[in-house]
Amino acid sequence: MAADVRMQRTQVLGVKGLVKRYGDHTVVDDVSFHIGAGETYGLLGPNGAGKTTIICMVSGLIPADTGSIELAGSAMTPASTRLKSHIGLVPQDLAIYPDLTAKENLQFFGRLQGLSGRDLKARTGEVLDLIGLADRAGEQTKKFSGGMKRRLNIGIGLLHRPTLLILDEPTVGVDPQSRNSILESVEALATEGMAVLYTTHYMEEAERLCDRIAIIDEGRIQAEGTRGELVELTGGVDRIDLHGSGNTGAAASALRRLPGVKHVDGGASGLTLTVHNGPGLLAPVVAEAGGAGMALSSVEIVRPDLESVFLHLTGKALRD
Ligand SMILES: Nc1ncnc2c1ncn2[C@@H]1O[C@H](COP(=O)(O)OP(=O)(O)OP(=O)(O)O)[C@@H](O)[C@H]1O
Repeated sequence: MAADVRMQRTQVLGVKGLVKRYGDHTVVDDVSFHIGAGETYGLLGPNGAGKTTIICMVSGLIPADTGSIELAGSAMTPASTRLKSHIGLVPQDLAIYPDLTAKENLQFFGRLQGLSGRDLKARTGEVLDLIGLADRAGEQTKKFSGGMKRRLNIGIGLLHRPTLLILDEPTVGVDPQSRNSILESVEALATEGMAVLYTTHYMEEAERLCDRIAIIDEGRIQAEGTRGELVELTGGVDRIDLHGSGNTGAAASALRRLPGVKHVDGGASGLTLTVHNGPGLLAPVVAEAGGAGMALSSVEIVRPDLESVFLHLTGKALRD
């Protein structure tokens, strides 16, 4: 089904064989991906993986050493001035005026982007709704929280109705509540049919927002796909943690014979099982452990996530 959805989307961005070197350091190494209209695509990787460098090349801010970038059907290079109007770039650093209100900031940047009159007024209102700041539109932004400033920064990138919105780690350094409102704003963009390129080193954000995700490390895409496809790379196995006391040795032996159980480890406070289809096996596992004399105090299914995928592919934790 995912493949069918992908085929129906019009391609907005196509990146092929992108390479960037600084001296003898290859910072971006043969990177290829594409994004369709209405799709949110994530670049997930640790600091220094090369995400910002990819964004800078895609936006035409720096040239690629080799490779090609096609945006809305045309080749993108630093000289493609008109083509750049298809992009809304939201950098990590804030670019808003503290003494102006949220609305005034949007109007100022809207004029710079060529909007005027009724169109500017209407678009300012739409964007304020989209970023959830309509009720604070008349306040000077110096009174805003970090998260509200970030949302306004995103709004500025959206004003000229870009075909592709690029967000570079938009939640770094904001508190959890503000982070959630930023993520809600990004989710709302899908309803605008915009293609979104989203970089992050937070796997929860990639999982929540992105239709497809590229796992990137040391300048290379290590794997790409939907969350489900990426998780399959780990072998698609779940973990069941059984906590309790009693005859754990007999329970371990019985569970090893249960079809679908790949591995059983014994610990001080219980057993850890590696299984196919954790939710499906839960009931027989509990019955078998109880029948063998183990007194269970709690049971937990741990499903693989993108952190497990990153570890599987690179041998490192995402937040090392
Ligand atoms: N102009 C430059 N000259 C030399 N090295 C650079 C330059 N720009 C980036 N790099 C190096 O390229 C690598 C990738 O940096 P990049 O900023 O693209 O990573 P990132 O994944 O965006 O991480 P971060 O979130 O920390 O910015 C890093 O090792 C960085 O030091």
